[in-house]
Amino acid sequence: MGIPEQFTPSTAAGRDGLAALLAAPGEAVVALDFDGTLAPIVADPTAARAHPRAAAVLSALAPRVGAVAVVTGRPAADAVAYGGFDGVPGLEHLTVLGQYGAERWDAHTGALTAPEPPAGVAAARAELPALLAREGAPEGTWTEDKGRALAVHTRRTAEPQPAMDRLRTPLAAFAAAHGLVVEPGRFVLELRPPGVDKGAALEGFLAEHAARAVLYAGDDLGDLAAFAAVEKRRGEGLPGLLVCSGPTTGEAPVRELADRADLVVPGPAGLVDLLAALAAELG
Ligand SMILES: O=P(O)(O)OC[C@H]1O[C@H](O[C@H]2O[C@H](CO)[C@@H](O)[C@H](O)[C@H]2O)[C@H](O)[C@@H](O)[C@@H]1O
Repeated sequence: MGIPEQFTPSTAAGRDGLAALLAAPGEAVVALDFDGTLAPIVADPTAARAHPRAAAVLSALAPRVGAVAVVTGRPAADAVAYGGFDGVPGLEHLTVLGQYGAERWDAHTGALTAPEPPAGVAAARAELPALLAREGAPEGTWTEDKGRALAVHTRRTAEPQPAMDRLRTPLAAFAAAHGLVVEPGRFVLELRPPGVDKGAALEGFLAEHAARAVLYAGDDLGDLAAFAAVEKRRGEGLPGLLVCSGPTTGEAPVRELADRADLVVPGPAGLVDLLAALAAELG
């Protein structure tokens, strides 16, 4: 049958990665970001949900490959709930690596590992509203409390980019004072503990499954660490395919991610089509 033309990677490394996945799917890892990749971007982060076909397509693909993981900045429990991943036939072995790898949920046990946040998060939580008021955070600025991280969103302000630019420097200083780092994303500045990123999370998952090929898909700056991990492992001989989920909201793509990707798909709908094509090809 063959993979449709529109999913042919633009690079030789990407074509090698795809070929390796198709040749030995049982030894391949498929790892996917959540927001912007599996779930369309929406104004209210609590209203984000996986693309309507995502769970069904994943449940068709997962039994045909070595392992599937969702690697996300979300708390693992939120990604499981918003993704509708729990109890889906075919997703019995799905893993969700949440909060950039600090948290983990495994479908086959139902176990959630979510370590206690460092003390700096509680202090930042208490002081953040005053800091935002002092720095003139515009109306619509909203803080998502993720337990071990605080994400300051500007998407719902009148001018999201200027609002984010205005808050970037003061939030960086504020984070540092509390032993945290700023993780920038799509109209969000997240204050989170250092020491974990999606690259380390992905590398650990690849080692755990003795992966012989990897596909990683993401859409945002936080996915660059995972891209770097795949690039590093490709240099060591592990074939890999890097997929960028391009924005469908009218905002500019994350240039560096698009430039480093082997394949750019049009948002979650495009990614779901790619995953469906893989599942069909693997029969
Ligand atoms: O690693 P991800 O799964 O991509 O999560 C990154 C952040 O995604 C969420 O924010 C983004 O999606 C929202 C819902 O579509 C959108 O409103 C916001 O502008 C985006 O930045 C999430 O709210 C964060 O906690 C995640 O860290």
